[in-house]
Amino acid sequence: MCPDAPVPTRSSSETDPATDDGRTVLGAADISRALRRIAHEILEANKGSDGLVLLGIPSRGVPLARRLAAIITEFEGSEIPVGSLDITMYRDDLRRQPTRAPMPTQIPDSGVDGRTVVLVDDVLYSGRTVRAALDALADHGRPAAVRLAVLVDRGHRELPIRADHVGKNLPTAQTEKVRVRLADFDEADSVTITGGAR
Ligand SMILES: O=P(O)(O)OC[C@H]1O[C@H](OP(=O)(O)OP(=O)(O)O)[C@H](O)[C@@H]1O
Ligand SMILES: O=c1cc[nH]c(=O)[nH]1
Repeated sequence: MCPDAPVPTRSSSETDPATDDGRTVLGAADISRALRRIAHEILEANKGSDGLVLLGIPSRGVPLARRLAAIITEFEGSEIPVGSLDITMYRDDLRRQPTRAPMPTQIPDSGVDGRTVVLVDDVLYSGRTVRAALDALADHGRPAAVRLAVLVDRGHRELPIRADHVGKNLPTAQTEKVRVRLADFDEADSVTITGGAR
């Protein structure tokens, strides 16, 4: 290549040959920015951090909830109760799918009664996971309000459920699959789309 030629750069919306796993739509910096914006939105909607409880839906909703809690603590200086809410036994397809191993549910000592609970998940699609989470949550108390924060809303809802805080609205075909990777589980943070017609 001529030394003066511009160095080719790859935008975060192009195929990532390193993983050869579809189109990368969010990189680590995009995810970080999205989470910081969501943290601001949560604080604005709640008029501060009082009474907030963040519950991540396993698996990747849990590290996302922890990251959001840490960002809110950074902004406000106060610790935010954070935990996890497993939905396995509340799924509406239990009779159709092989049973999955339940994941941990950890409700913070504050409990959820009278609190504003923010459910956190990586992807919102049909809405059935969130429906199950609302049922699971009801077994732990009666929050004053329940909000939903997701990193990606890919559309195709099958239930009347919407997110209050969305990192990225991603129009997708139903044949596509959105995959969220987080350094907590995976090699690095990314969101990719695979499948579907190109
Ligand atoms: O809106 P829905 O149609 O319910 O889809 C969204 C859910 O699907 C994925 O979870 P999955 O069941 O694949 O398990 P995982 O979290 O362990 O990846 C994702 O993490 C959401 O929880
Ligand atoms: O594409 C999808 C659909 C449901 N859940 C995901 O994580 N990705």
